[in-house]
This record gives sequence, structure tokens and C-alpha cells, in this order.
Amino acid sequence: MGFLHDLQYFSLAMASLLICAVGVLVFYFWFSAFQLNLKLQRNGFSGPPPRFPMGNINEMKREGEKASHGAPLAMSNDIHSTAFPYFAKWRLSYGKVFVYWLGTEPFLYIGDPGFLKQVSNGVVMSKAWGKPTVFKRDRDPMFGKGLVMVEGDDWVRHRRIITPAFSSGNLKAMISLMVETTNKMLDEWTGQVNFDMHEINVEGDIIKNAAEIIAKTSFGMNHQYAERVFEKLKAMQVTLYRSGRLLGVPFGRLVYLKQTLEERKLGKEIDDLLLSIITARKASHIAEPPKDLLGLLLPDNHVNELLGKKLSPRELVDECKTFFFGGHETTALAVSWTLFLLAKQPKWQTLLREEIMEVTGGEPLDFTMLPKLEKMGWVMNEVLRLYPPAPNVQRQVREDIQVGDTIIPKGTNIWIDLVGMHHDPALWGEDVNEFRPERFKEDVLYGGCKHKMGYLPFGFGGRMCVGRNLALMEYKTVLSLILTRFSMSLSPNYLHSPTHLLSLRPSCGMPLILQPITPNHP
Ligand code: HEM
Repeated sequence: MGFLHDLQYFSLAMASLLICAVGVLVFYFWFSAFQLNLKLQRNGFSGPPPRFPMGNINEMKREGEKASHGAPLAMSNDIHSTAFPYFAKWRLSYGKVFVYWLGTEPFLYIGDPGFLKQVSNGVVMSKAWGKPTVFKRDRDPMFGKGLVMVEGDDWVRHRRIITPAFSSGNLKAMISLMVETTNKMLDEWTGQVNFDMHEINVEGDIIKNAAEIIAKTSFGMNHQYAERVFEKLKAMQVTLYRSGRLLGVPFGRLVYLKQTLEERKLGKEIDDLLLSIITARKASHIAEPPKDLLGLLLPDNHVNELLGKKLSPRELVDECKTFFFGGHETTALAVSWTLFLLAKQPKWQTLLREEIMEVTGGEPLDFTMLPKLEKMGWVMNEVLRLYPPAPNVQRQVREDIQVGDTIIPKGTNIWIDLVGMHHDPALWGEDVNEFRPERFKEDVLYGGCKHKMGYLPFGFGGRMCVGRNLALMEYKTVLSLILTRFSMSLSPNYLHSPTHLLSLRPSCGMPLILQPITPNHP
């Protein structure tokens, strides 16, 4: 009897303790969010009112659902209001700079390049700005402490070690592998077309092709290994996106516990696969080891020793993951969106085919020919404007930043809306949503944008994309090979619904109708 009594007391005490602990945590999260909101308001930043503990997530979900159930986009390039409907709506009420909340995390939305310039001016990029802690935690299985997420002195060290991998000598050596891999994909397309299967989901194949290219050129991986890493990364991306929907909400990941555990498991499996590649390379003892990305990252590399502290085994794996993921999807999406736009505008297909013929003279493509493909460069820039594969850039303020009379308080996250800026008529004019590559003819860097920070497909400042030269080279190589062998039109089964799944992608793939080009039927 006495024992039961004690047990009752004990259970009651534990329950009270638990309630108190939850109360303290709730108060802590709510109170710190409330205080930060107050500071932001005092500094003149307004925005949609947040609700504890979801912030503005519910409204974002509602707007997203409304947009996806609305009238189809009718192939329009005016994608901001459908891919990011909540931002489009809030811009109307609060302007191009406002605060919204993911859970208890405040995000300063920036869609105004003038304001962005002021914020980034004089800021030591790697010190006063970091990457949002909430994303670092969430995307840890994908990027870990790789270059995309590291900060401060670690970022400087990683960036110095990695940059030489993109020297023109190294890039030059990659082109033959790119051509070989892409031709394999195109042979498969030819096989399908010969069987009268003219409709091909090009996006899926181009993404796989790009993954194989990065696997071979940067890590010397064979096809089977590349496919395994690729499948697991893809699965992780889907899982991450699902569990990321309560981002910033205290204990939000517990709601998606199954996905969180799945994500961890996939992360560990990818780590093991990459570790085995690293171990095999270390054990290979070749007289002249390849100077690819993996070769440069390995700890006994002379370059690393000159730079001081080497990368730890954990950092090495994270860097490999970062490059495997970051290095294939963005470029592949740029090519896919290009095929979509060229399918709609056959005139540009013809112009590019003529340019390719002029530059190559019908000979196989080589590295020296790529810079001469000028029109293709304009097309790439225009595609990256309308459909930037990396649709936003995020930062977190590590120290108070003074902008004019206002202060952005320490701890505020920053969300730079590239899609919003790239589709802003005030910056580009009334034809902003038209595909007009010639706007880059006169102004090859900014396409006539009224503000230099209004066009940022590769980011800005010290953290600008380290792989942009590789991306440019791969884009031109893959696109030239495709255009030389096929012409394309849109399939009636294509549904135009660009969506945000870490990158900006077509939500239902990209089925195109392909016709082989024969010398007699260009
Ligand atoms: C069309 C293709 C590409 C686009 C549009 C793109 C876009 C971007 C953007 C916007 C950033 C800045 C992110 C930020 O500031 O937070 C970035 C950074 C980065 N990109 Fe790319 N990227 C592309 C291709 C590549 C390729 C091919 C690689 C590697 C092989 C790569 C690796 C990286 C890495 C490692 C960073 C982080 C750099 C740093 O923080 O120092 N990207 N990219």
C-alpha cells in the first residue's frame, strides 16, 4: 500500500517537473522570439504578424496550396507568384524588405538590391554574416561542414583548398569525360526515338548525366558507385524537404521523427560510400595521383600543407557530399530549363545550332571552342535570370549590422529572394518575363538590369559560387551536344509548375518531344 502511495507521489512529481520543463522551454523560445521581433519593429521592419510557435508557416502553406490549385501557369515565365506566392503577396503589403517568421526564427526578406548593397557593404563577409543555424542543423546530413555551410576561418581554409580544383588546366582535362558521358545519354535517347518513343523526360536524364559527370571528373568514381550515391542523395533531398516544413518551430523535427531518422540513416550510408572511395584513393599509391577535386582535398596533398591545417576526415567526407550534390543538380536544372525555353522558341534553337556549326566547323567540341559560343552564353544568362536553379541565398547576422539609420539585430536571418529580383519589372522593364537572351548582348554581365545586385544567379561577394566556371563549361558542352543531335518541342503532357525543392525545378518533370537531326533534315 505504502509502495503504491510513493509511486503515485513520484509520478505526480515527475509529471509536474515535465510540465515545468516544457513551460520553461516554451517561455524561452517565445520570449526570445518576442524580444527580437520587438527590436526589429523598433528599427522599422514590419511584416506579416507571426503566431507562436509556427511563425508564418501556416499562411505560407495556405498560399502555396492556393497557388498549386489555381489556374495552370499557361507556360508563362512569370513564376514568382506561383513558386513563392507568399512572398509575392507580402511584397504588395510590406514592400521589398520585410520580416517574416519560420517558427521562432525571424527572416529579413530582401528583394531590393539597393538595400542588399547597403547591408553587404563593409561587412566582412565571413565574420559578420554566417549561414542560418536553423539550416545548418536541418541540412547537416546533406552538407555537414562542407564549404556551403562553414563559416569564419574554417570557410577561408576550405575555400583556399578547393579553389584550385577549378583552375582552367583542371577544367580542360574534364571535357572529354563530359562529352563521353553525355553522348552515352544521347545514344539512349536515339534508341528510344528509333522505337518511336519521342517523348522523353529530359530533366531526370540530364540530372543523372550531371551526377555521373561530377562523380567521374571530381572523384574518379565509376558508374555504379556514382549511381548509388546519387540515388541516396535524391532520397535524402525528398526526405529533407518534407521534414523541413516545420523549420524553425521548436521541436518541429520531432513531428517528423520518422523522416528525421531516415535522413540520418541515408546520411550515414552516403558517408560510408564516400569514405570507401577516399580510402581506396589513399591506398592506390599511384606515382602521379589525379589532380581532381578529391586529389586536392586529400590530407597528404602538398598544397594543403602549405595552407596550414588540413581537412579532417569528417570535413573531407562533407566536402565530397557538398560537391556531389551542389555540383550536379544546379547545372542540370539550368540545362533542363533551357530546353524548356528553347522548345517554346524554336528560333533560338536554330540560332544556337548555327552558332555551334560556325564555331566547331562540324569537328568534335574542344575546350578552346567554348568561349566562342557567345549566343549560348547570353541564353545561359537569360535562363539563370528567369529560372535561377538556386532561387535564394540565406545568411544569418552574427553581429548587429547598421544600415543607414536602422540596425539589423544579431541573430536575424536574411533571405535574399533571387527569383523576386530577377522578375522585378522595376529592375528589368516591362518585358521582364519574356525570354530575350539578346538583353545580354549589350550588357553581358547584368543584362541591362538597373542595379548591379539585381542579377545574382551565382550569389555575391566572397561566397560567390566556387563552381561557376565548371557550370558554364558543362552547360555549354551538354547543350551543344544535345542541340547537334535533336530538335525539341514541348510535350502536351508537360505541366508548367516550377517548385522549390532546395533548387528551383519542374514539379512534374520535363517531358519533351525529341526529333533526331539528320544532315538532310536540320
Ligand atoms: C548553374 C549552376 C550553378 C548555380 C546557379 C549555382 C549557384 C550558387 C549560388 C547562388 C551560390 C551562393 C550561395 C550562398 O551565397 O549562400 C553557390 C555557392 C556554391 N556553389 Fe554553386 N551554383 C552552380 C554550380 C555549381 C557547381 C558546378 C558546383 C561544384 C562543382 C557548385 C558548388 C558551390 C559551392 C561549394 C558553393 C559554396 C561556396 C561558398 O560558400 O564559398 N556550384 N552556388
